[in-house]
Amino acid sequence: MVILIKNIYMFKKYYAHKATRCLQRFIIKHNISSESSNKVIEKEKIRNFSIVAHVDHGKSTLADRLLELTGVIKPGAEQSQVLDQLQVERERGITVKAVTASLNYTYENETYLLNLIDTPGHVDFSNEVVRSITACQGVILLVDANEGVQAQTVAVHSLAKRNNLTIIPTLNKVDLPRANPDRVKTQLNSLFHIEPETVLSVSAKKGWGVKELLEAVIKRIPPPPVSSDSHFRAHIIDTWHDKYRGVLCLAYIHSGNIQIGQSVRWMSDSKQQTVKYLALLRPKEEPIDEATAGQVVMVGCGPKGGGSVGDQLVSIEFPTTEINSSTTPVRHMVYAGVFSADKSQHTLLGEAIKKLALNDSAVSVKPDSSPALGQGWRVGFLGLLHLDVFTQRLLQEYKAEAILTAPSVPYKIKVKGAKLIKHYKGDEIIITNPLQLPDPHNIAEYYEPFVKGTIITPVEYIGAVTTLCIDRRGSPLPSSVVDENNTMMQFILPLSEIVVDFHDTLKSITAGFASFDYEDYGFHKSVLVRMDILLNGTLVEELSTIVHVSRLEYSARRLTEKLKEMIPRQMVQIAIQAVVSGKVYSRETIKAYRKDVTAKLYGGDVTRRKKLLKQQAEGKKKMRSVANIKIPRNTFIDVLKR
Ligand SMILES: Nc1nc2c(ncn2[C@@H]2O[C@H](COP(=O)(O)OP(=O)(O)OP(=O)(O)O)[C@@H](O)[C@H]2O)c(=O)[nH]1
Repeated sequence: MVILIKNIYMFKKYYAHKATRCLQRFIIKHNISSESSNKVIEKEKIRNFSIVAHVDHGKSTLADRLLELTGVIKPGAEQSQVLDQLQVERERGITVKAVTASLNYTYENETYLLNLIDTPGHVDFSNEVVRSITACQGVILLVDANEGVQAQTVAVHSLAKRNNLTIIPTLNKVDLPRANPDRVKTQLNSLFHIEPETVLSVSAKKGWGVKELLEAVIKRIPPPPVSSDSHFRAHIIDTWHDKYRGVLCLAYIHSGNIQIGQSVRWMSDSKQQTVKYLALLRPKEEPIDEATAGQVVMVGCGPKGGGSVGDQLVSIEFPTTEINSSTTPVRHMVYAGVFSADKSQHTLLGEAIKKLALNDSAVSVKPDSSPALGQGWRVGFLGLLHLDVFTQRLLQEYKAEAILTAPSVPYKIKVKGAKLIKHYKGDEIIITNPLQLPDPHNIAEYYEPFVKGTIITPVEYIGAVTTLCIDRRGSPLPSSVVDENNTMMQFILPLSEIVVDFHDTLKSITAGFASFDYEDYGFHKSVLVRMDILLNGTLVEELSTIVHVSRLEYSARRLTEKLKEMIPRQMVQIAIQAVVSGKVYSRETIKAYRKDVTAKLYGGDVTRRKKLLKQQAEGKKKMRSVANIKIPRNTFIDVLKR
């Protein structure tokens, strides 16, 4: 019965989609639409641009105004931040996924196709910005006129510069009483040499200056440098999974044209496929029959179709020798083990991870296993917020609950006799799980990942920020003046020292005024050891960590104390030991205890007693058993927090 209902539902959905397409084709064929949206547009009338900025400087609000101005949504529509479509984005009020909207705008009697990409601001989603920028010729660099230039402003500005994009510097929130556009223009000039007269001012909230900004996009950003006369070639900037249509891709067309029914092939595996779906995203899908060089369109090749971010889709005739892949591999900042909360959910979680990873190209997924948690996956993320958002999306979008082990940054080692070590090839190995670390005798050199951190702070906090960074093993680089009240400081910092709580500590010591961003600074030589945790003499693999020798005693003490707080007292005494190469660096003991939850009940109703025992049994289910010791599930991840 259930299968029958499901089939009827799928059948209806499939034909509803087909009917919409037929209707739209009819409209195009008979030129019923007054807009030129479905005609193949000449490249001079195309502008591909992105909005980039520091967190909360108003990108999504500005995108709303641009959608209103181009007639996509009605002014004053109930829903705000329309392009933040994920539940996690609405709940957290942050953008985590870049979204495209193709907009039509008539300027001086000519209709332009403007492809807008709204990007996230948080550093953990910077991969989305990098990915989006590959399809753009220009960016709106948005800066809050009250807060001024912040750390991510510096990062996105240099990214735009590196990609030779036209930058439209724009001040937002000029409606705020404390907005100080002149001060921010001075900052832009001193840091980026931007001339004050080229800076536009808007209030995304009130809609002030938005029309002028849109026209500046048309005037200042060049059309895409593409040719529609050669063979078809597009590169994929996003992918997602559709229940009925398989993998759908967002593609930027570099050359030629693409049509429904056309035969194409993927550069990665030369697989030949037929284009089944083609649409503009406005941001809702609008099916089209044909698209041309310079456009950003949705392409699908049916349920068996492929596609992954960075891959290229080309026409059958396209010469293979002409392709040069431009994608730079993602450097993952943290790795964690992901396991199903319940063994029966393993397959469901596996499917969910596969589908979500298709939509979140920044994660890397490899099989993993753990004695306490069973079969799972080792997943690489760009930071802890990324990890958090990924698990929340698994639950919200795929109803898959996951347990995560303590996250760890990747390390690199050079082994002495590579051939002597089982499973390892070559003499340099990237370690994503502390348990992979070979015997210290076999290791010639250790390397740990470093980042170049940029901090913009009011001058009165320079001392506190320096102390914090030095305490985290940072080395200072020369600083720059932002204006008379603010300075830009830079430090080379070990990634392991900033990944957990650096940002929160920085905010608290600067009364929330400092902002922080970082970029990869590669692996550098270090002195590291693997620290294991033993519970009553049994190794708990999930709690092993790699630490810098200068942090050894501190980390050992902190970890054992934290575990003492987190593991509930049990019927046996528990000895917690932090051990390095057989030597114990710290020890805590949890005394034996038998909890009788019904002890406080004197007589009374039997149902009350049963209820208490049931609650206790449910609590126990959430525990993981290691050497007969019950460890609460969240211990594995929470223990790392300072
Ligand atoms: N007063 C005022 N508030 C604004 C303006 N533009 C945006 N805001 C507010 O600033 C906050 C952040 O706006 P968003 O549009 O979510 O910022 P964002 O840059 O997209 O944020 P992330 O995607 O998380 O980086 C919201 O509360 C907006 O209402 C403006 O022009 N004036």
